[in-house]
Amino acid sequence: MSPDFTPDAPLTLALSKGRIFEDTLPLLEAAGVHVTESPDSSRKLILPTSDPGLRLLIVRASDVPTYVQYGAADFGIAGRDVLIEHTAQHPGGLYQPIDLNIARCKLSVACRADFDYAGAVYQGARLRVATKYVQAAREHFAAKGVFVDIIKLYGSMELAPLVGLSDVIVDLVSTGGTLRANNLVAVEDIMPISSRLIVNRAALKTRGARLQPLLDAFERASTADAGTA
Ligand SMILES: Nc1ncnc2c1ncn2[C@@H]1O[C@H](COP(=O)(O)OP(=O)(O)OP(=O)(O)O)[C@@H](O)[C@H]1O
Ligand SMILES: O=P(O)(O)OC[C@H]1O[C@H](OP(=O)(O)OP(=O)(O)O)[C@H](O)[C@@H]1O
Repeated sequence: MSPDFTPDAPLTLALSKGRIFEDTLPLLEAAGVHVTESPDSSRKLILPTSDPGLRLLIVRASDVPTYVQYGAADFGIAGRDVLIEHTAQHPGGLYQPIDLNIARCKLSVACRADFDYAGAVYQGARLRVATKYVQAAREHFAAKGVFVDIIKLYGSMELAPLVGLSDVIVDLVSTGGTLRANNLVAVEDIMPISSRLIVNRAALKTRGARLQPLLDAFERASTADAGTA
């Protein structure tokens, strides 16, 4: 079955459960949309909303851009981290109109407290970097002129320096609690991260009139939030 771009089909918003879902609820409320079921208590992957013309798709965070790019969802919400990795493989496929200022954290370099990161960089050592964020890490170290071997992981990056898999990790840091719990320290910030609205380009053309009021409401609500954050 191909994506349904007919003007009357319900709009479909793809997002991940957990922090992005929780942070999106107030934005939907600001647009007058209520969500009565939670993906934490329901096993449903397609959630209805109070607006019969809008439904939610619950997918893995890193799969959101794929659903939107192929038109299985009209729009979606994804972290800047996820979008950098996706765009490296699929340049130009997604329209990214709004930074929603939700799920905010930093992408950082971290290592064991006893690893001399500044010294290793100064001496031109080749660094082993464990990360899920291969593209962002590669670009960061290339810009610094540091040679790296990137080791791709899918989670629990904090373990890698503890067991000798890598010298450093590139991971998301918010409170710093996960680093502290594993005796790691952040040694360099790479970029601030927040989640963005992404829109399928065909949907924007064929269903722009229905999408635009939602995009406008999200933008107003996220700008207001950013002001109070
Ligand atoms: N500790 C954090 N604080 C704030 N935002 C975060 C934090 N960790 C991740 N994020 C942001 O939230 C997004 C979703 O994170 P989440 O943990 O739900 O998915 P994930 O486990 O990273 O992805 P996947 O399920 O695809 O492996 C991330 O892409 C990032 O932009
Ligand atoms: O600085 P902190 O507040 O401790 O947050 C950082 C942690 O948050 C993210 O993991 P997450 O909680 O999403 O777990 P997951 O990667 O296993 O999904 C990230 O990968 C770090 O491990």
